[in-house]
Amino acid sequence: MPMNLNLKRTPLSDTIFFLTQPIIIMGIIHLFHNGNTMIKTCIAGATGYTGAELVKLISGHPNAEITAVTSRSYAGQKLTDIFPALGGMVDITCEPMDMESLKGRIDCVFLALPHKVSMSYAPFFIENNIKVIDLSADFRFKDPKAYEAAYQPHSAPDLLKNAVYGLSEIYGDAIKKADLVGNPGCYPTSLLLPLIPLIKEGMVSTRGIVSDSKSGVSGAGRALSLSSHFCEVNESFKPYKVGNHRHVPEMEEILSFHAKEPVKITFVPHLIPLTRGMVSTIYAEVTAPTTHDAVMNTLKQYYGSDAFVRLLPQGKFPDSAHVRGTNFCDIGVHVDNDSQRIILVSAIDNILKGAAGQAVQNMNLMFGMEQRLGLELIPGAI
Ligand SMILES: NC(=O)C1=CN([C@@H]2O[C@H](COP(=O)(O)OP(=O)(O)OC[C@H]3O[C@@H](n4cnc5c(N)ncnc54)[C@H](OP(=O)(O)O)[C@@H]3O)[C@@H](O)[C@H]2O)C=CC1
Ligand SMILES: CC(=O)N[C@@H](CCC(=O)OP(=O)(O)O)C(=O)O
Repeated sequence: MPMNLNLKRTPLSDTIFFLTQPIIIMGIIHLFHNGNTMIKTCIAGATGYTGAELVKLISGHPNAEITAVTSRSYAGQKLTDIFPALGGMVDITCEPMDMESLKGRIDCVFLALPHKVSMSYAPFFIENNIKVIDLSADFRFKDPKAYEAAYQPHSAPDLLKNAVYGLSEIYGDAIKKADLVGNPGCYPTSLLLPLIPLIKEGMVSTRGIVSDSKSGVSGAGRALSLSSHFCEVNESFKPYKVGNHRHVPEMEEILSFHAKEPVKITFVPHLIPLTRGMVSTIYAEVTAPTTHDAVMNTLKQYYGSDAFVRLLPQGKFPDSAHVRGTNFCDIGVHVDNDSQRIILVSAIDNILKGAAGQAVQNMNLMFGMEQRLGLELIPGAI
């Protein structure tokens, strides 16, 4: 027998229905987008600096979880034995990298591995519908010859065509559709974010760009080496790889995609006695006299309120300490029409916006989530 609920429609009930319906629909959409589905991730190379940072970020992410962490040297050991700082955040044991055993268990893999190693794993994951975010340089280039000139022969060059360069604020739309993202190098992130809008809008010349960049020592990774030995870097400040750094072809390829002619840059990296942090001071020639406001307005058009780019007011310049432990890139600008140059200064945390933070931002985009998820409050740095 049908139930008679005796619900009478009144003008008030109609108004309530009218007002609450969109809220209910929005709630359902929100649930589908950000709701209960947890993305299952594997962090390959979790015993390195960027891998450990990924562990922290994913362990605090509302919509992603760590299903596996891999290591060659520490397989079978608890991650908290290697990084006691992760105690209370994760309880997981390192596995050797056995790709077959990861099949069906994960939706996404972060390859926080050295160059050359990532390219040997990525094809398997792509073939098995597992999204790949590679932190090495192996999938950053479109032109395999440019990669091979700077690194080594490529074993999966066919994947380069569909790989998307993971500079989140610039390539967000393509990243949303990508299965394979080549996360940018830390120096390239610090140069490309301030430069791309100005190159694209023709405000600076494609010739004569100079970047004087400084990096903390964690940029060299956790593996032992003489050049990152405490006594070699403490109380020391020096340029290195002048004229032959492997990030130059990466930056020139990306900048040239946004210009009418190939872009050439002069780039001098320096090592500074900081654990983490990176500052780039970039000098670019103006194509026509301009103002601070005009440059800032151009940058604002590219970096909306959801971006992790903070544009500083006139007269203020970034400081590595202000971005430490965050996913922000701070940018300050000075226009010097006497010398016809724009000076751009950017600062990032090399392990976060320069690597693991941007990788999580890319995961968010690839899985249709809000790009800031899990990145607003970042647990303390190593
Ligand atoms: N540090 C930084 O600021 C940035 C780093 N990157 C890039 O991110 C990637 C990771 O960097 P980072 O975390 O600093 O490096 P680390 O040297 O700190 O860590 C590398 C990780 O890879 C594992 N590994 C090393 N060799 C191999 C191998 N042959 N096969 C499998 N695993 C291996 C290591 O540990 P185990 O021996 O336990 O397996 C470790 O877990 C690199 O490609 C780097 O260029 C990008 C931007 C910034
Ligand atoms: C201090 C230091 O050694 N830094 C590294 C760059 C680290 C980085 O971002 O780059 P990749 O991801 O391309 O390795 C270097 O100069 O090679």
